[in-house]
Amino acid sequence: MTLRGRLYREHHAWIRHTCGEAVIASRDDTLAYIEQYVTEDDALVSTRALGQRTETHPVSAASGAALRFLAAAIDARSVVEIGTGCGSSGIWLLRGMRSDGILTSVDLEPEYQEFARDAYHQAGFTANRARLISGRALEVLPRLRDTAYDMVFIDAVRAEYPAYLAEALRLLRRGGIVVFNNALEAGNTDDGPLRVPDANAMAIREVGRLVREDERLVPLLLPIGDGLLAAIANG
Ligand SMILES: C[S@@+](CC[C@H](N)C(=O)[O-])C[C@H]1O[C@@H](n2cnc3c(N)ncnc32)[C@H](O)[C@@H]1O
Repeated sequence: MTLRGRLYREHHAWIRHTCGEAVIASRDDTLAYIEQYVTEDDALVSTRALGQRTETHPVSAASGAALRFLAAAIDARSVVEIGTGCGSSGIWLLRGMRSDGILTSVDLEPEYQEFARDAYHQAGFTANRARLISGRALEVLPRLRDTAYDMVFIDAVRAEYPAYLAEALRLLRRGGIVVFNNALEAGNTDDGPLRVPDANAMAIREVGRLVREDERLVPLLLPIGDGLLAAIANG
């Protein structure tokens, strides 16, 4: 970095510091600031605690805020979620959707969905706002109607991400949005002679490539949580 660039950066970090805002001194500081920029309320905090106890890995606050933002930006009425968990991402999605919108959420574990149902209730949503379907995503999704959905959020089996993408593109209306969680998750994609490639990491890479190269999609990769990959479906 040039001296001028360094002085410019330090000057702005100083301004933010003295104004009591973020101290953007390093990439780690930037990411940490983004993660706590939008805070979780009591309903989300208790849902996160349950998600951590059950090890269902709730979305980060910044990822949740991005889901809410995207749902609100397209005035989403019908959203499909793959991977209900204990309900964190569902609450964020419902908060961005129209007040008459319906979240269809799929999870293998009915027990987690019972927790999610309670979490939606605690967050103030009536029972008719969520349609919870228990089962394997790749068995349930083919039963959902073509082009009937505004948004599809994917947060389940990484190795199945490419197959979920195909289903999402069938389900989305023109202008709808698909979002993958964990798109920057670390993993071993080295298939050299001494290492076995990790199927999850390979699938995440594959879906990143598919989304970037598909001319019907407008892609966006965000470094929040474990990475959020979004794309507008224009085809
Ligand atoms: C990372 S958690 C979802 C967390 C949730 N989105 C949240 O923010 O709280 C992944 C979920 O996928 C579910 N799951 C695992 N395999 C699945 C499958 N084949 N089909 C549907 N759901 C599955 C798990 O039961 C788990 O609840």
